[in-house]
Amino acid sequence: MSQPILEVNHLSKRFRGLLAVNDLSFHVNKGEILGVIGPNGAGKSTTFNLITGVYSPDTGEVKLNGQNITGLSPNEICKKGLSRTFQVTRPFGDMTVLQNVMVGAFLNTPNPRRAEQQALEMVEFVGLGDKKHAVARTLSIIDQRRLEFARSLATEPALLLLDEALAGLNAMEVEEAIELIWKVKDAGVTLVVIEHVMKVINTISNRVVVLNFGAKLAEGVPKEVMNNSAVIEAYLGKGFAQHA
Ligand SMILES: Nc1ncnc2c1ncn2[C@@H]1O[C@H](COP(=O)(O)OP(=O)(O)OP(=O)(O)O)[C@@H](O)[C@H]1O
Repeated sequence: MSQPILEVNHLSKRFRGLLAVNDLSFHVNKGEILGVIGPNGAGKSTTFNLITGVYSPDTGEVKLNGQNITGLSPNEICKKGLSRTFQVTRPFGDMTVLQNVMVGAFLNTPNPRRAEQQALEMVEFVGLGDKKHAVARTLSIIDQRRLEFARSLATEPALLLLDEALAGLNAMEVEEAIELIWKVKDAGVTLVVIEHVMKVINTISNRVVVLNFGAKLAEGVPKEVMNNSAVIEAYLGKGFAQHA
């Protein structure tokens, strides 16, 4: 088997008394979509923040293509090919769609013309071509999500982490966003997806990792994981049935 694109080994992070991530290990294979699920407060976003250099872990290491990236800054990690979107989108509201995406492109090139060309390609790729000169804060929620994708993709990631990229979308928009995720995957990008809607996880993930109280509760193909009694118990009373 080829080397995983991402390896997370024995990662832990404590916030004062709270162990938010607890001796967590998992890997991501090249070309797959890995779903990460778990009840509220399970440690999903903290795990993303540890992987992307926003936080330093107390213990453990993160390897990208076999290279230890633990402790590097978010910028350095992004330059190595690992990008992410945020749970709450953070566009530069007064800038245009194209200018926002150029911010991502500038990470890889200091050349404005090259950055603009790359940003234009990404804006088209996500379906915002006709809105490239729109001011970001005027976009609908689905278009803000598209913009967030374009901005991340402009950094040319090999691995993209999506933190609840579908939150706040209606059923039709969720379908559109899933189409976009497939398209990103088909373009050769590996994805790790935090998502609360089980139907989405079932549809798009090759494998799923379940977190609970910061630790790994289960791992496997979606069907197996959804039928795992420990997983069902972790979700009981937290709306699992209504999402499933
Ligand atoms: N910067 C921080 N300082 C203190 N506690 C934090 C911090 N970030 C997260 N936590 C706590 O760590 C735990 C894990 O939070 P995290 O946001 O990683 O969970 P999550 O699984 O992403 O939750 P959700 O699904 O609600 O987004 C929570 O109890 C949270 O309150």
